[in-house]
Amino acid sequence: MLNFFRQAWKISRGFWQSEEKWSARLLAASVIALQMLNVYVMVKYNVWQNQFYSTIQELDSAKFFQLFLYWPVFTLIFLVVDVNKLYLQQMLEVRWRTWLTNHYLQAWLSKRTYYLLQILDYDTDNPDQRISEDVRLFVSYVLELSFGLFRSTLTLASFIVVLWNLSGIIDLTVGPYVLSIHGYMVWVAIIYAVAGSWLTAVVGNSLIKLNFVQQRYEADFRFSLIRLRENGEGIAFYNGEQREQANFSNRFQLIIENFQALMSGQRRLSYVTLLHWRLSFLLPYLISAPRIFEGKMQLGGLFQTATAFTQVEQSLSFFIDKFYSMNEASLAQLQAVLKRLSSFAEHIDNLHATASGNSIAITAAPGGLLGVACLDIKLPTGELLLKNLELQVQPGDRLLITGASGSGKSTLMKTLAGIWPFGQGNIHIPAGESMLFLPQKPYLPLGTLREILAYPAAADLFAEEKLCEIMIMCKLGEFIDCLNEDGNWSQILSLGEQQRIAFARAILQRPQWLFLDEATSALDEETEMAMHRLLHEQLPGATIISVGHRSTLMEYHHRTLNITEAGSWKLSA
Ligand SMILES: Nc1ncnc2c1ncn2[C@@H]1O[C@H](COP(=O)(O)OP(=O)(O)OP(=O)(O)O)[C@@H](O)[C@H]1O
Repeated sequence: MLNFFRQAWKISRGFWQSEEKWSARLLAASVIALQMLNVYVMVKYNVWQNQFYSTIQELDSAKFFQLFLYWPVFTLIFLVVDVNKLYLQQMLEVRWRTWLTNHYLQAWLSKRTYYLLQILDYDTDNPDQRISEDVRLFVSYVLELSFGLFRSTLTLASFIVVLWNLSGIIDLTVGPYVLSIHGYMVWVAIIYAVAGSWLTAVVGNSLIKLNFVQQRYEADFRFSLIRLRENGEGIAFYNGEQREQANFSNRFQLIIENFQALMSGQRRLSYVTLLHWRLSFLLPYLISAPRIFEGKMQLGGLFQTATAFTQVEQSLSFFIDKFYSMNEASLAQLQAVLKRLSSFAEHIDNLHATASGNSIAITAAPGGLLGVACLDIKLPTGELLLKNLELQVQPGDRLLITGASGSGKSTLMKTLAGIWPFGQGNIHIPAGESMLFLPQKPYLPLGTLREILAYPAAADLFAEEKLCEIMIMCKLGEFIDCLNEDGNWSQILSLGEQQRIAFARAILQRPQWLFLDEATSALDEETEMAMHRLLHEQLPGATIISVGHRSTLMEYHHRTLNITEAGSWKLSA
């Protein structure tokens, strides 16, 4: 339990100590103040009930109508307090959620965590669900439970006093002894609630784990559906529908089996909670009966007792209901959400620890050179991919990296780009110079073709004439009319066209250093040559490092770095 609070505080701390802390504290204080007002008015209302119902027993119509006038006042206060309490709580919820979502988005995007999660195969942990769903649930559950806990404790404290005073003393005869019990109704309420709580804990215990697993199965199923959408073409070519269907069925089956276990658990739990709830209607009248028949209590007292008993029992039951309920904010739900958020944060910490356990030092140095010294590149498993690489690239140089498939050419490019952390050694990059990396499959963001061409810069940074001119150079002239059209361009454009978009981007951005990782693999030889010629003409001073298989590429490069088997390499002019 201590661990639970520690974890919850670890996630919450940031917001409550952030720049938003004063508005957050003010909102929380306002909600608490309204809750206190609500309980205070409830106690007053409870006393009023006694007087009001007693007028009926006494057949005192004048007093009845006089007391009746209080009713709209009470109703109005309850209405205003409850509605605004909810509104302020939701205001706090929105602020907290915004802050926490931004916090997780930053953690996901910073230090290329999103990419490391992918290459270290942590992507099955569904970071998207953590950020969109779990953050929302966490904030709403914590607020609902903590404000609920405060309200219940206050209600309990207030109405225990009321109920104690209404109970008086009851004498129990046990054999020859007479036992005088003070505040017996309070004891009945406590025993009743504690028994319910204990039974609920026993019966509902298994639901916590089942709930956690259920969320994960749902997310995994959703993830597999998204993969079908994203890889529709590949699957269609393979006629892979049956295999996909089998995969979906398996994942969905897990959801259903777990849900059936949840249903059985929930059914057992519902018997307990519903019986507990039903009994609570009758119980206060039953326990008041001795005092009524002894003539020590009137009709008003009976109603007042029933309300006070219900308040005591309900606020005690808050701890029960909020423990295992599956359908609303409950400790069980919160525990499951907390576990997922904490394990996400742990994964991020772990992978940063794994990444920083490696020590490829990248430093920006003056002199305009790219230098690689004593560089070992490894796989995440620690297996060596490239051994002791020594390399110097001068400004204006054109270096071609070759080697068999799987030898590590792309991984070397990723290492130079600073996104592959596994290995040791030193890389000096030229200080203050612009670098651009073009992968084999360019990333096309959602949006218009103009936005795609300008990416990652803003679309309005480049004039339309300039964009059109470069599109024509890159043999993309036929798409000029679609420049402002929104579309799923990564599905519409062929891979070759997408690669030419990447060349257009390079010419627009005019980097001093350009890295091409099989960036022309989908082009025919003639177009490939045309693209390299274009780079020569448009970026004459740029240094170019390319990865490629075709020997014709040699024409546009001065030197070759060949990666041979078992991590060795050879540099030739
Ligand atoms: N995230 C990863 N986890 C484990 N192994 C990886 C990972 N990424 C790459 N590898 C392995 O590293 C090796 C080198 O991959 P890389 O993509 O650099 O090869 P390449 O020379 O560019 O190949 P190709 O010419 O086929 O594109 C491959 O054996 C690949 O399986």
